[in-house]
Amino acid sequence: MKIVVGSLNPTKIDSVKQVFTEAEVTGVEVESKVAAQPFSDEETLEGAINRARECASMKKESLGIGLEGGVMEIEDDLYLCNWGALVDHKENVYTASGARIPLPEEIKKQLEKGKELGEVMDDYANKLEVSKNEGAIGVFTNHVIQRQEMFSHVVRLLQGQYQFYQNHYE
Ligand SMILES: O=P(O)(O)OP(=O)(O)OP(=O)(O)OC[C@H]1O[C@@H](n2cnc3c(O)ncnc32)[C@H](O)[C@@H]1O
Ligand SMILES: [Mg+2]
Repeated sequence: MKIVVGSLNPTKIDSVKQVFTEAEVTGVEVESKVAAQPFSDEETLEGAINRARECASMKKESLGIGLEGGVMEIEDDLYLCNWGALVDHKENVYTASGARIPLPEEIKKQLEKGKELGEVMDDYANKLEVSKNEGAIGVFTNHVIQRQEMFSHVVRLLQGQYQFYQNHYE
């Protein structure tokens, strides 16, 4: 099985490799066609689907996977939200979301000024490329859950649904 992942971010590509262990997995840069910093579940999901669709259309018979990170508001709190989409060669679309945690007020304020979370997190943690490593979820869970593990869970939810519908409807 061949899988194209719509990102060059190693946390995303590795999360797919970790789940689809038998597959040939490659990452390509594609457009999410949403804002660099999505601000709702709807926008984040749309970005994931756009990435997956483009990937699926690139190589015949391969699966496309899109993983998109964003934030969304509940009451006055801003939560991390992540969405994944898998598109097969028949253009069936499977979707799943990841675990979410609230972000501290100071992070929320920076995002409301129009900054991207990746950049804000690097400043906050005084590190380079947090988004390609533990992620905001890693920082704010004391590294108990890292970005790759969170994405792996999303990818397992996609894999399981894909298998279920293959077995029952194909
Ligand atoms: O190259 P791509 O695939 O675009 O990977 P990315 O790291 O930019 O990730 P997203 O576009 O999916 O995420 C949108 C923005 O939110 C940031 N982001 C999302 N989740 C994050 C996390 O857990 N930790 C740090 N930054 C995160 C990310 O760096 C972007 O600025
Ligand atoms: Mg991005």
